[in-house]
Amino acid sequence: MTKQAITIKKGQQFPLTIKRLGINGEGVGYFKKQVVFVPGALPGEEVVVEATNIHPKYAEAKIKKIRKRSPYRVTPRCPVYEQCGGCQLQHLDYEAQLREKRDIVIQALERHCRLPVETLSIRPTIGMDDPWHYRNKSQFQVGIKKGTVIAGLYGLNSHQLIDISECLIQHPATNRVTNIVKMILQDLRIPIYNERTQTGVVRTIVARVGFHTGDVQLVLITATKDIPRKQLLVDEIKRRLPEVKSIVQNINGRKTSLIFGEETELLEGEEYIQEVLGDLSFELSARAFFQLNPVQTVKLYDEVKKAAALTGTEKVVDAYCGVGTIGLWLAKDAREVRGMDVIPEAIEDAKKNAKKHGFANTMYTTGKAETLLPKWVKEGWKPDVIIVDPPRTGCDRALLQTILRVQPKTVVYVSCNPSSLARDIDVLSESYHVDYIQPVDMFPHTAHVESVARLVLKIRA
Ligand SMILES: C[S@@+](CC[C@H](N)C(=O)[O-])C[C@H]1O[C@@H](n2cnc3c(N)ncnc32)[C@H](O)[C@@H]1O
Repeated sequence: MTKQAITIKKGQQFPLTIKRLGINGEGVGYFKKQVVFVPGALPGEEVVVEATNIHPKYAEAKIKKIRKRSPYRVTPRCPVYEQCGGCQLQHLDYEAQLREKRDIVIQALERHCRLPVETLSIRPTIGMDDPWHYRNKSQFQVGIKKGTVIAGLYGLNSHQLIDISECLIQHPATNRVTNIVKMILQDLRIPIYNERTQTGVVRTIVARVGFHTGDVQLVLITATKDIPRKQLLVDEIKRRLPEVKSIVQNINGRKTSLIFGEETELLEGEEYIQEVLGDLSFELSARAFFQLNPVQTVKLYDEVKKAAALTGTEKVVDAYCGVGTIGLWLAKDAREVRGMDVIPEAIEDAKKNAKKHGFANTMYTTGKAETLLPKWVKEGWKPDVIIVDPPRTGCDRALLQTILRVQPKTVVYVSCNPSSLARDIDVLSESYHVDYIQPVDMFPHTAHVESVARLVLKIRA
């Protein structure tokens, strides 16, 4: 980024050549050496823009005119793409999205890691054969527009609810369930929550489908425990949506952007729905975290398996394990797998999943990775391979220092944020050689990039 003060003024119009995509999928260009972010602009395009927001180190601008179009610009398929904040790259051809996502990883390494990027092997992004309808879960806010119940996402940079009846990245089952529940809420005149006045009942419709089983779980998030005409509502959902195997109410009475509240009640059917990944099946409860794109999750986990290159003799750590899916994917090729996560419910699910599949060589513990790994090492248990899959902020510094001290032969770093991946690789490169980085597209048409980095211990002379 530029070091000079921004002299661009709000409302100023100027021409710009777009050099690359930023981490949020916006076009990035330079006007008199000042960085300008332009949502919707693509690399190689020449545009005329108008500055909309001025920040200390950069400006934001909107497109007024495209003078030279990218050959990879396509017409977005979704009718509400321009208003909805859910996707950022539908206007870019899918193969070009995959190339740009690899480039986002390269840029992050250039910015946050001291290793010369040209010496690193950054592989082409693994994409989807059919990059639509891949999400297994939708979380649509509910509102009222001109007397009609609507459900969808808040608009880009606004708090206006966009009604979405067919989200093209959602599995059709979640769209169908949301649309019919909207109609039922309307027919039965169930009060809809109003955020401004903090009155009404139903806030959010959450629908999750097991891709393999077709079973759907519906969670109605409500502001109050009481739902008027609750039994009628449940009966109507059962009658009109036989695929819904689990109907759950979650109560969230607080004024918060968090979707789920603490209290959950089963209204009808099963507590869990089933999902299958490869040879493993999982029971998903309403609040359990589960990867959102099951098709790509199998490819991601297979990449982790390749990178770990287990021979059956290794002690493996699955750090930030969630419900234990990665560790279970590797367990039959390992001597022992130990996983940890800070969420106790996730660890309970991980234990249940391990038991169900008969993996006696696994151990799951609630706690912080940066606390548990040093504890295990102190007790004499030293891992040969460590998998980390941290949140967007990356690994805690103390965990990286423990890895550098303990020196497992391989570190497999699964990352949902190229910037924190690059920063952490910079630290680990003191003792580790970066064998390769494999980007995987978990969220087509959005700017998210997932990567698997394989790091191997340097041989000391
Ligand atoms: C990206 S998710 C990984 C989920 C899992 N590996 C999977 O593939 O489904 C990150 C996980 O890290 C957990 N977490 C966050 N901070 C942690 C910490 N300091 N130590 C251990 N786990 C942590 C979160 O609860 C979350 O489950």
